[in-house]
Amino acid sequence: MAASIIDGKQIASAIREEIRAETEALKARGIVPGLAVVLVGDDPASKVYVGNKEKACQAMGFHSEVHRLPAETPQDDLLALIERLNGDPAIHGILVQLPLPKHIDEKAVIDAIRVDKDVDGFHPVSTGNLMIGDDSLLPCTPAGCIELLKRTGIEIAGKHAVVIGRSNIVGKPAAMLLLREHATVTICHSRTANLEEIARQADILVVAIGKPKAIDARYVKPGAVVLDVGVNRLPDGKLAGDVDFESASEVAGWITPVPGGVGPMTITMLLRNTLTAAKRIHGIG
Ligand SMILES: Nc1nc2c(c(=O)[nH]1)N[C@@H](CN(C=O)c1ccc(C(=O)N[C@@H](CCC(=O)O)C(=O)O)cc1)CN2
Repeated sequence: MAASIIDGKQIASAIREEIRAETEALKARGIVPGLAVVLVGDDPASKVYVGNKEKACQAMGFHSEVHRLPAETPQDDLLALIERLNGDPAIHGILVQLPLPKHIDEKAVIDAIRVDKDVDGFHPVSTGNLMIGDDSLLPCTPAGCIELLKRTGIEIAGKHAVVIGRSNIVGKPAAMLLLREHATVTICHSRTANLEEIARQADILVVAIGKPKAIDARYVKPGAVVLDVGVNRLPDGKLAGDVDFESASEVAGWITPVPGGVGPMTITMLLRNTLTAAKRIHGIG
């Protein structure tokens, strides 16, 4: 194996210590950061992620609420809950776990969240702010990717970053954040012609396509940095990324594993966004 591992667990844990120190300082001023997570339905992976978010908040000393609603919850009931949380002074961050059941319009739900409590960074105003470089709460997984690069000492400015995947929650915001860090950015997707050839030009390759082990050594330039955002459950119960780790790590210079790479950063960035939201709502920082 040629590549060095980017250890997301270790980096996430260092950031959590920074968040802990800031949280203690905030609590000394009588402000307890509060996060409300809303889960609709029984998706097994979502249940695990929401449980992990709850545990992370509790471990950080945040106020934590999880609203678990049945799969058949009418959209209006969900919107009414969000409206209540928007006005709740103990809540600084609101997150609706995705995916939602099919009868619920995801956009209507995200639009209903108060922008200054939008700790997922998915609201159209947050997205617009990201585009124009204004200070908004950043989507957690893409923000985690940038932290991994910076804290590993990887230069972003002037590099060619190729993002494979154009989802609103990972691919597009990851591309915007890399651009903000002065990378030259190419976004690829399912209809990109010559994907292999374009990916092989990347100094930084971010893969977020939701297809297990789809990207192997043929797509990686020797020495490139590979960030694997995929978390796919295989039929044998094991987790795999979107990158074929065995193959790609023979060629890459740096690579994130799955599990233990980008994944642990997602909840850490959520904690950081909740802390930031609490400070801003109280006019601090
Ligand atoms: N409202 C949101 N919904 C979803 C988001 C999101 O950011 N906001 N992202 C994903 C799921 N997700 C958080 O919700 C998430 C995914 C993966 C991990 C993680 O820690 N992965 C670990 C492996 C965990 C395991 O064993 O299953 C890793 O990669 O090391 C955390 C959070 C979709 N929905």
